[in-house]
Amino acid sequence: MELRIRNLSKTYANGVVALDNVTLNIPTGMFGLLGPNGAGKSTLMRILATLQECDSGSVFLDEIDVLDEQDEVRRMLGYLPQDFGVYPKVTAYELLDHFAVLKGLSSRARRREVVDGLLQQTNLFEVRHQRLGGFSGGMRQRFGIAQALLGDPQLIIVDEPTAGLDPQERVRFHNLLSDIGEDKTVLLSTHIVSDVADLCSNMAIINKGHVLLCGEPQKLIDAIDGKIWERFVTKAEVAAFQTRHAVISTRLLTGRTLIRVYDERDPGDGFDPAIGDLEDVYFATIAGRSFAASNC
Ligand SMILES: Nc1ncnc2c1ncn2[C@@H]1O[C@H](COP(=O)(O)OP(=O)(O)OP(=O)(O)O)[C@@H](O)[C@H]1O
Repeated sequence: MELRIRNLSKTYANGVVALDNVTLNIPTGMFGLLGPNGAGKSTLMRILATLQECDSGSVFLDEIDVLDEQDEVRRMLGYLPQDFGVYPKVTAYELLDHFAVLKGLSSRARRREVVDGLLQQTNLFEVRHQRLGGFSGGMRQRFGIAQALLGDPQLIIVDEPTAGLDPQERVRFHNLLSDIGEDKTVLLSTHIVSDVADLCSNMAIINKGHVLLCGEPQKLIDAIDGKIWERFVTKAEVAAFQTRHAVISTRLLTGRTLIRVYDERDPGDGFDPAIGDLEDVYFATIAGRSFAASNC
């Protein structure tokens, strides 16, 4: 299914403009919404999940008016919120079974089939009789996906699901999401560039309530080809380089400081050409370097 967001705006009562005229097309597959903390990602996710109202704009999921036909949307939707809490004293099986009852699965036999299937899909079947309080962060997030998949939703929204996961769990979680994303619309919000690089066929970068850039990750990387340059500097030199060049990132590499700049021409000053990656796309965009025509 395709999600079409048009001119969506939301200002909180305290005057914070969380979303400012956001327009996006989200096709079937994995879509990454990338942005720093406070960019407006959770606000957008909650509006799409029918949990919060916007001030203006429209959202359609194929023919369904998301802002108007909430019951219809909820039947199609799975949602893993950023702060997904579990009841620590119940087991994974018990809680998923309970959620399944709430989703309207009244037949006990059918419920068992669905719950077992989801626990298997999320690799939690072996630990289904353990209490959720003893689950690791990664197991809890996989449980969060299991509950989001109840009712076979066509649109799945996951809000910053990999924050705090160790590298192994992140890979596991990525594999799970990419299986789901094969035939569903999965909207993944994150501030972690590699989540999007590894998983998403389409993406957008959002900051301060604005969509700054969107497209296919590889095309966006191609658009910065030949425009990223790097060199090592001492810590004391960083500030001076920042005034002379459009520095998009400073990283410590084996104890030395590597700076990368965005420049359409050779910046001189001892810089070497570098191969651009999605992180460069992200940092250059957030730093206000507009290099590709946004066609959201
Ligand atoms: N209920 C609220 N009342 C007032 N301001 C809010 C509220 N919720 C969020 N905000 C503000 O709106 C802006 C966008 O917040 P939002 O949570 O949507 O961003 P985010 O990209 O999800 O960031 P994070 O990853 O930190 O959650 C922020 O400046 C935030 O402080």
